Amino acid sequence: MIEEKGILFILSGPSGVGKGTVRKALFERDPDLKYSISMTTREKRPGETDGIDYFYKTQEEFQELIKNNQLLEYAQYVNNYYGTPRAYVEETLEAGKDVFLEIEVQGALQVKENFPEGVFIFLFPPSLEELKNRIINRGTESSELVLNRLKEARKEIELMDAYDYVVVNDNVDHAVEKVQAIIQSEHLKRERIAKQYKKLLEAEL
Ligand SMILES: Nc1nc2c(ncn2[C@@H]2O[C@H](COP(=O)(O)OP(=O)(O)O)[C@@H](O)[C@H]2O)c(=O)[nH]1
Ligand SMILES: Nc1ncnc2c1ncn2[C@@H]1O[C@H](COP(=O)(O)OP(=O)(O)O)[C@@H](O)[C@H]1O
Repeated sequence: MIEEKGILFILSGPSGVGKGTVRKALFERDPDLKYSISMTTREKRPGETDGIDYFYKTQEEFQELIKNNQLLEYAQYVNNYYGTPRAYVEETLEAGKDVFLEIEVQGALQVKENFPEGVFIFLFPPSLEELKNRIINRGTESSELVLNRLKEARKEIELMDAYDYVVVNDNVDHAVEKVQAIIQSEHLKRERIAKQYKKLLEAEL
């Protein structure tokens, strides 16, 4: 019997493209998915909750997590650290549940080294102009931080080739449907491979 592990899905894309919005809408439709809540040193925004949006850590606490190898990946992004808790991801996948990460590109590339079998999805804006409008309209960043995020966006888009899928977030419902289709087809693909493997094993006996 082949053990059925969960699939690791990684959603990245430039700040403001709509990752959080698409992820939340996806989770409303797909309650079986497990979201890995990240650790960050960034300040909590109004409306965010510790343990729901992020686990908020001090610089010292974050350095301890790195030192103790408790992070699957981490990256510095616009002067703050962000990282994925290793134990949660590994244990949840082992339990046969799919895990969903929403992280920036540097971290996603680190995950690819450890989990090449992960499914990497890049959320793309309809245009850079629209991306800028979304960051400004969200109203959570000062104009300097908006500029920093747009600079990062250009760098992130250059690394898009490393991803398995690109989804344009023109409309939230469309984007969610496309991500759901990816999840479904990855499951079918793995089921097919597992069946072929089983046949091969039986033929050898
Ligand atoms: N590498 C990495 N990036 C993360 C993690 N959690 C969040 N991020 C990314 O860090 C960036 C900044 O996140 P945030 O400050 O919440 O800003 P926002 O995405 O603009 O709302 C985004 O691209 C997130 O996807 C993580 O655990 N690891
Ligand atoms: N398809 C979309 N069309 C229009 N606005 C969107 C769309 N997706 C997200 N937004 C808006 O863009 C802003 C940034 O979205 P958010 O999910 O916070 O992005 P990210 O997590 O990638 O930084 C929010 O104000 C959100 O409501």
